[in-house]
Amino acid sequence: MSIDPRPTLIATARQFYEMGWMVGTAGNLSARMPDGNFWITASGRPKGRLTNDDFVLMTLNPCQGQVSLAPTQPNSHRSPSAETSIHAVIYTLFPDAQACYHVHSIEANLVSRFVSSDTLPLPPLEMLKGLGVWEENPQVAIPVFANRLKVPLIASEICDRFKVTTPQIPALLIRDHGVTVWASSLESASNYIEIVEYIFRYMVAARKIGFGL
Ligand SMILES: CSCCC(=O)C(=O)COP(=O)(O)O
Ligand SMILES: [Zn+2]
Repeated sequence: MSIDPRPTLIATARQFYEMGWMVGTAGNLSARMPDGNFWITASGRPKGRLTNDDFVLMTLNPCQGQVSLAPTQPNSHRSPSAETSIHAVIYTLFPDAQACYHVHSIEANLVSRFVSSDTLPLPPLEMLKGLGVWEENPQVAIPVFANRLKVPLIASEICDRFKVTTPQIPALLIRDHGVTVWASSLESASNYIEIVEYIFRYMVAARKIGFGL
C-alpha cells in the first residue's frame, strides 16, 4: 500500500501560505503515486487551510498532457486545479518527477519582468547547487513562458520547448504569474521552491541596490 501524500501537501501549502507564496487560493501542488496517478490540489481552495477533501486524484492518459479523474474518484465534488495540464506535461516529460509544486510570489513576478526574452539568467550563487548545478561560476537560466488565459496553451508551449531543450534546472517561470518546480520527492520539491524563491529575492534585492548580476 502506498503512502497518502495529502497530509504532507497540506503542511507544505500551509508553510508556503505563511511565506506569502500561496496567498488565498493561489498555487497548486501535486504528487505522483506509484501507479502513475497523481493527487493534485482542487481548484480554488484556500491553500493555507487545505483538508484531505481539497484534493483530486487524476489519471495521466497515454495521450500527452491529457488527464481525467481517476476511476476511484469519478464522482468527486471538487474540480482539479485549473493548472492540472501543466503538472500533467511535467509528469509526462520527466518520468523521475514525483512532485510538482507551483507558487505565486511577488519576487517571481518582479524578476519575470527583468527580461522580455524566454529565459531569465540567474546569478551564479552557491544556492544553485541545491538545484543540482555543481559548477564553478555557473551560467544558468530559468525558462520563461508567457502567461495565457487558456492554461492548456501554456502547457503545450512548455511541452513543445522542453521536448527540444531540456531545462538546466527543474523549474520554469510563467511571466506575471509564478514559478513551477518538479522533483523526485516531495521534500526535494519543497527545497527547490525555497531555493528558487531565495534566488528571486536576491535578484530583486540586488537590483534595488544597483548591483548587477
Ligand atoms: C488567485 S490564483 C489564480 C489561478 C492560479 O494561477 C493558481 O495557481 C490557482 O489555481 P487553482 O485552480 O489551482 O486553484
Ligand atoms: Zn498559478
